Amino acid sequence: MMLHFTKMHGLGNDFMVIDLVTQRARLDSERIRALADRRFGIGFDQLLLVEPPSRPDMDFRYRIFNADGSEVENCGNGARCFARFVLDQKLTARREIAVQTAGGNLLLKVADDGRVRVDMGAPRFAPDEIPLTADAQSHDYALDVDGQTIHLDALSMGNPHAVIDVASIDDAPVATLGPLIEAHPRFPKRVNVGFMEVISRQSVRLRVFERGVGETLACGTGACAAVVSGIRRGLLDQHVDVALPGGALSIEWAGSGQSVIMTGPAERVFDGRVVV
Ligand SMILES: N[C@H](CCC[C@H](N)C(=O)O)C(=O)O
Repeated sequence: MMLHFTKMHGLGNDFMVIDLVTQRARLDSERIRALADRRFGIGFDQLLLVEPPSRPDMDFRYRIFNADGSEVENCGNGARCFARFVLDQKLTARREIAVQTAGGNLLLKVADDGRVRVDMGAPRFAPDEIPLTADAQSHDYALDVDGQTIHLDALSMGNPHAVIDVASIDDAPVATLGPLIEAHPRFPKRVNVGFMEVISRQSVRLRVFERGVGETLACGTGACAAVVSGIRRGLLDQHVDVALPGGALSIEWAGSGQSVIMTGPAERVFDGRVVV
């Protein structure tokens, strides 16, 4: 069958977005992996499937699949592109959109300048909620990685994140340490791995080795996780600018139990049709 799709990105973290409100299709993980291949397929970091909600108080549900075909709980850059998409496709006229994801419900606000503000919900720190195998909750976990001890923070933004402080992201061991921590046995659902360089109390630089993808140009939930980690360790103030390789995000967190607020752009690249 033929499916219409839109290619989008949030700071270079790129998505294939499919409207399954007006189209019907089933995509298995093998097909998703093939579509994600940048040589033989469309190419994307994540696939976003837009569906009707399963609750009356929600406007939509959207499901997120990594390039390796794994379904994930949350996707920050994807949330902003989802909001742009449903407005562009006239699936809604609302500029304040409530959406269900596997990791929790999000509230999205589309501003006149096209930037999208996302209430990403509250971070979770309990090891069993990340999930992470640990004797007690901490913000400094010591992992044995190939015989070396790596210290990192870990938390959930609906999806699992590890945060490692580095002196400079330019020579951070993203390609070597990223995959070792992503697949570390103490993260039973694997993990997204952020490498954070603190510039000031209001500014950080960040690179992310994403679970099921590899290093991406930006990671919205990764930016949220890094800022939350920095704030709870006393390194950062409540409102932080995060510079990622693909561009900058604004992240705010007022502390324990509060939602993380992420604001940034969402860009449409092209529309297409694909045989599935
Ligand atoms: N790029 C996404 C994160 C996807 C996370 C995914 N790699 C996972 O397995 O959790 C973002 O902007 O938040």
